[in-house]
Amino acid sequence: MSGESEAISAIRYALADQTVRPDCLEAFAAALLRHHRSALRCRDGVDPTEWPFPVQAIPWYSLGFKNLDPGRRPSRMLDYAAGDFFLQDAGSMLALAACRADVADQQPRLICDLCAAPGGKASALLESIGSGFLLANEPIRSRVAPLAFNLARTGNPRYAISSSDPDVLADRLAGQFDLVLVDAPCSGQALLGRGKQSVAALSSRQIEHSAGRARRILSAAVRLLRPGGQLVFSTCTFAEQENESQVRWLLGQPEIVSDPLDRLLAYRSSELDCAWRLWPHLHDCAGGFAASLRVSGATDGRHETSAVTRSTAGRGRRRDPSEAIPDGLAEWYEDPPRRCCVRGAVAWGWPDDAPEWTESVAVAGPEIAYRTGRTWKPSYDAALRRTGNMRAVGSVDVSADQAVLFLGGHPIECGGNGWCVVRHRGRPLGWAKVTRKTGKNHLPAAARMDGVDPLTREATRE
Ligand SMILES: C[S@@+](CC[C@H](N)C(=O)[O-])C[C@H]1O[C@@H](n2cnc3c(N)ncnc32)[C@H](O)[C@@H]1O
Repeated sequence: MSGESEAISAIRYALADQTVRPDCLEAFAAALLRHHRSALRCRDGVDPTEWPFPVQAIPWYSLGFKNLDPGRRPSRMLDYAAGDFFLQDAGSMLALAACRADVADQQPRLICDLCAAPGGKASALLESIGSGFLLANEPIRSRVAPLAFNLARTGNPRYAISSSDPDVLADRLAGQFDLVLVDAPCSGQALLGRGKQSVAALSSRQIEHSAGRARRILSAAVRLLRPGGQLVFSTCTFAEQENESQVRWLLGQPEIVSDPLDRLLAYRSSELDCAWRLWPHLHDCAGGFAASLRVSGATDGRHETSAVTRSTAGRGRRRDPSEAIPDGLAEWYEDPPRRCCVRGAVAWGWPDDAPEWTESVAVAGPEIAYRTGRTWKPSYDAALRRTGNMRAVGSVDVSADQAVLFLGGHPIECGGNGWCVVRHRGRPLGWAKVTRKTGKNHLPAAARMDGVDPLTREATRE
């Protein structure tokens, strides 16, 4: 308890000269230390009224919902395992709103998420990509695996993962993107309530260090944008120096203009028309900051040729004959990708119209096969395709009880023969290899869930 009051004093001291109003400091500090439960960000087309708990819509993001039943843990639900929704703080959805990731039917966009791991926002961008393409960049290699897992969960192959310093990426892909998201590494003050940050996040040293790093990332982001392209900058911290100051600095550059968005008017940051804030004591979430700017020139996203088409000199690219493409692709997939890339023990497959530079920057992508010894097997990622090409040839739809068993990593009784995607109510869960009515489980360890209750449709992650 005394630790908490010390933390509250530290917060009041550190942020008193920032943008927190003096009469709100007390309430802000207390709310900042509270653990705010994750919200549900649902896949477009999923009906949240079908969930077995009451929900409340999140006002700033149309695909975001709060679970109003504290006794329910959505992360235990079969629907979660089946990819119907993603769990993240509602504060993160501010940046997604600025990116219009909940808007269907937009022009195809070439998007770069420059600081992408673990992929909370990148997966939302990918779910909304339509016929566009996402480059998710994460310079820290050890963070690429969780990013890859979260992007695979979307079932959409229109992405590549790079792991480059933003400056190096900007040298290679200058002027390419319609939208660049910089969800900057920051002092992370909004994470205090989750115990993921200490009060060191409030120190001026930490704030200055983070602000300097973010400024370098933002400079690279500007170079990555095409004329007219949109830069969305977000943080999960409250320090003015890491937020509005950066926006003012960007606006001081001749080619950058502000991009006010009507939909976020209610959250406008005091003196800027293109920056928004959520507060833990006002908006029932951990809080967040987002801003939207544009590189001047051209039109706002309605350029004549779509970004993806502009950069697809590699359309229908013939494979390098030296690449050992796994046998069996045609057996597993209805319309196997023609654009394959084998690196070591994995093969990735992109749509024909992926940008020409895809293979040259990718350290990971939509995996279609992996090798154990000399044998190639179909990848989990590819089992999760919902639409478009590369859907599995074989598939079996199973009951909730069988789905529960399958998610626990167990073999199941089912029809079919050979490699089959196991589905529950049409939603893909993973591969089973079926012989004599028994499906051998090929779910990767990271995707397994234990202790599913088929009546309540709840499960526990291992
Ligand atoms: C706030 S997190 C991003 C969270 C992510 N956008 C999400 O929604 O799941 C910031 C990320 O930036 C990465 N990062 C660290 N230094 C970086 C740099 N110099 N350039 C780009 N990204 C960096 C971190 O490793 C971290 O994964």
